[in-house]
Amino acid sequence: MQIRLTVLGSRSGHQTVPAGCDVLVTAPAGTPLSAVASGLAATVGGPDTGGTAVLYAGERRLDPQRHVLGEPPLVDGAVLGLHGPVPDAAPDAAEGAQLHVVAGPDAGGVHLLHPGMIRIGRSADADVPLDDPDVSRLHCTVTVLPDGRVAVADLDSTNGTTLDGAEVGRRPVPLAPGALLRIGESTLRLAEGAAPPLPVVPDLEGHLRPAGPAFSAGPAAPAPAGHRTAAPAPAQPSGPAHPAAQPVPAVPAAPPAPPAAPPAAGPASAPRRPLGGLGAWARKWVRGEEEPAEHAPAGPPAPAVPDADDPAGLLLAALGPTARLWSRPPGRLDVGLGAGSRVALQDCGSLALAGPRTRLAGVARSVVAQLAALHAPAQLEIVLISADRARTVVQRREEWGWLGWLPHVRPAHGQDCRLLLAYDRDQAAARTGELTRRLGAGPLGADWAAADPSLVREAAAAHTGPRTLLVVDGDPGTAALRDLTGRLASHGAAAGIHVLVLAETPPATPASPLAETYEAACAAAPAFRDCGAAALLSGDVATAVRTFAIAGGRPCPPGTTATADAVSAAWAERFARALAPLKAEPAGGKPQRPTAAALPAAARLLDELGLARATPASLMARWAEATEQGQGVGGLVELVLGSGQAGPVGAELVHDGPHLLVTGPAGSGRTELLRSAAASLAAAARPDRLGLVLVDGAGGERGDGLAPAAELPHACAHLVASDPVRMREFAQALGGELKRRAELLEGVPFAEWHARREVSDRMVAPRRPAPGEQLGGDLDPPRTGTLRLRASAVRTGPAPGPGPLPRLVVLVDDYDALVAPALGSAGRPAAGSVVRALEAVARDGAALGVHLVASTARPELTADTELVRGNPLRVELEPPDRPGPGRGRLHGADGRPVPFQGGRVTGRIPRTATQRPTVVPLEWDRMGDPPARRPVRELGNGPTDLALLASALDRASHLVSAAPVPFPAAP
Ligand SMILES: Nc1ncnc2c1ncn2[C@@H]1O[C@H](COP(=O)(O)OP(=O)(O)OP(=O)(O)O)[C@@H](O)[C@H]1O
Repeated sequence: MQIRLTVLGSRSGHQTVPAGCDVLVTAPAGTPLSAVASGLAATVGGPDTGGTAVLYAGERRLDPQRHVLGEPPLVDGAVLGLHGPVPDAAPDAAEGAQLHVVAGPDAGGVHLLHPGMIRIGRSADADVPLDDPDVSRLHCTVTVLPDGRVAVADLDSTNGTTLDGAEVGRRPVPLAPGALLRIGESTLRLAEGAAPPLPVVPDLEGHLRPAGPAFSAGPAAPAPAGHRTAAPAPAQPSGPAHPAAQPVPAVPAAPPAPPAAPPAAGPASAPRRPLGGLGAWARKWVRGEEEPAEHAPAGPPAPAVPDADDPAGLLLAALGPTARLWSRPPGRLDVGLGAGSRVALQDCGSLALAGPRTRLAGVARSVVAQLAALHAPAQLEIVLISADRARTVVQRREEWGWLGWLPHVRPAHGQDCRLLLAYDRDQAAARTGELTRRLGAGPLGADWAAADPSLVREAAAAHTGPRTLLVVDGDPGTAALRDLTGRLASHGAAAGIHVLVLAETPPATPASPLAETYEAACAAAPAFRDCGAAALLSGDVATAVRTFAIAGGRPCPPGTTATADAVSAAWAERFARALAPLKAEPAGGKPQRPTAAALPAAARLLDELGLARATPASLMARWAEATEQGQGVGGLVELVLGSGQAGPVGAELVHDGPHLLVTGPAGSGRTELLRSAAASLAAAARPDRLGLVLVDGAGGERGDGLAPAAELPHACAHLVASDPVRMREFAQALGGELKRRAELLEGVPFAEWHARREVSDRMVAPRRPAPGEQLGGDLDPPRTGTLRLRASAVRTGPAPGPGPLPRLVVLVDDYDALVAPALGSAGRPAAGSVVRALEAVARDGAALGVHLVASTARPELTADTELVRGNPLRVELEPPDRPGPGRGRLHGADGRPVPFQGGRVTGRIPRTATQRPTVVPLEWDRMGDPPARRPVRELGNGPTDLALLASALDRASHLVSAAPVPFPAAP
């Protein structure tokens, strides 16, 4: 498991914000914080003194033993404070009255209101500071009155305060929820509480899965229209004031603006036909969609209202998370640039944005955040190319650091990197290569770059799959990259690729008219010209945005002008971190596995069993659950074979069996499949309720393939068919066991016998061996180990036992080698006796609670056996070359074959499951490199998954005092 955390050091001296370090923590899931606490402290220069590192998440002091890596709050993106609470840790979406900064150059702020007065202004001393040049230092006040009503008053500001268009003076006037307060270029709104957060389910590997329609069954409907600001209501008490909290991460609001001019022409899909007056038109433009007529106010032109998906609302959607998160239909990629200006990427393809760096960055953050908030990572991936050497890599990394936390930048389509980021030319070449390959495989074909614009539009309109937003900040650096990013901007939409090109320029002002600024932008970022729409930040302080179409590389003014919406770096960081741990299931699918997916090339049995970390506790919980579900003695026999298209594939032998036959050519993975079957059987039932008998039918040089499974505490015998003496003993023991069972059951079916016994519970218990007493002397483990009893069977003491008849599963590898032993093979003289005993199991086992799971490489040799005649469940493994060993089909009772990839169980334990926990500083600018090539999947010569499971099972069975099944049973 890997999670990314940020550690803040202790505040020292005059520092107001402590230095922090982003780290990558690799540890087995379930590792307590204590294992990495000193490592975390060391990254910020804390004392490397193990136990003394005290860590906080938010305000909360963490218990290093009880808090576990990968479980909340220690999930991806978490911020930890060393030796003190995290400064400015804001309460998450809280109840009570809130002031939202919904539009403007410093938008997105969510401020909880407390009783009493707060001051809003440009000054850092303001309670709600706004980075808005048109806001006075202390501009206005908002007061929560003792009776809960809220009032607003102007503080003799230079540019004035308006409430839904009406001037506000020094005398306080009521501020109603939903009413729009304008100061400078900023728009604020009183909101009452946040939408309820969705429940989230931790996956214990550092991520959270929100519950809700948008997170499991595809995109939900867009946010209801009612969420948008409607006509002002008369002032009302806003409800009882809630004692309040600090301002939540302050994101400043927008400055007063000249009212946004109604759009004259637009690059996007916004409506162009005025309906019912200028005000209605403006509103409609803002919303980018039809609006019910009753919402259109008559009368004088109203200033544009903020966007429905305003930054404050999006931050709350991420912090919740609420149902609004990731709620947009996939193909709707329109973004708001400011009240009155929207651009629909699905129509214009790509968007070019230019302006002075600080404002440009704020607007770009706002655009990217809108898309990340409204589209799930499965629908929209985000790729960054920021390789322009006009700024240092440190500057670029700092500017885009926030983006790295978004789940949208994780490579989900096999890209060769850890995150879809490019801070240098090599990484940029890798990212553009990935995207151009996708274009080449799309509807335009290999010659995509030469396709006519009309073909691009056609293909773009028909595109239904996931989308990509490629952010190209400035000049990517080489002629080839300039060319490719330009072509991606002009043609990418054909394959769902949309480019956001950013160019640093002076603002467009009378001194620098639009045409000049446009050319400057094209020089700074060559792909600028290839976009379908452009937005230039304009005005003295660059707080306005002019948006227009680009056709044939030339600007098509006039377009629209609006106050630009921008968000601060702090806002973006908070927003992205809130999203970092979230994962959504792909539409309608099981976790991480779309139903139509191909089978995985490889599968790990423990993952399929949901036992990635096989601990005694998890196994005991599993057994207890099985018992609760009536799966005790005489219950079910559940085995898991591997991974199917929609989850684990397996069978239950009592109802679907009773027996299973595995066929497959040499090297197809028969032996591994039997080992997996044994492991999954053991994981599902206590060793006193289910015993395993293992038979390696080929013996000789084909060896003892089932030996690793003999480590399972359930394994009560293991025969390697190469010693005739041992083979005969085994046959006798097995035959004896069948006989004993038949006598005990007296013709009553196995499950029914147990049910009756449970009721009366007066059965004569079999003689149990005394402590230390050896069982079945004639089957003592010989030195050569051809047939041995498990030591644990031998040490069976007077443990509280299950009674005399647990289920027994006999697993036989290479049954064909027993049925038709090779001439001269060592076991040949006794093979017949073993086959007869196994045939008796095939014939009579079902009624006696004994099941047979056998493999054969040559089905023609085993065709004439009781096992095959009994029409068992069947698994057919494919030749190992397509696509590799373990690929097969399960033929169940309903005759429909179920394809699966066999779950490997003798693979080495994955590094992340065993590795000593490590903490390394995150190198954001290297995340776009190909991951290190060393084999990270498995430990070279460490223990196998099967050994891990066996030892955990052993410990678990001791803890529940489940003595393994004796075999053969005591006389
Ligand atoms: N599900 C699987 N995933 C990955 N590798 C597998 C899987 N099953 C088997 N293998 C690998 O394929 C090889 C052959 O597997 P195995 O010995 O189980 O096949 P077999 O059919 O029993 O072959 P043989 O004919 O030698 O008895 C081994 O190296 C094994 O590790």
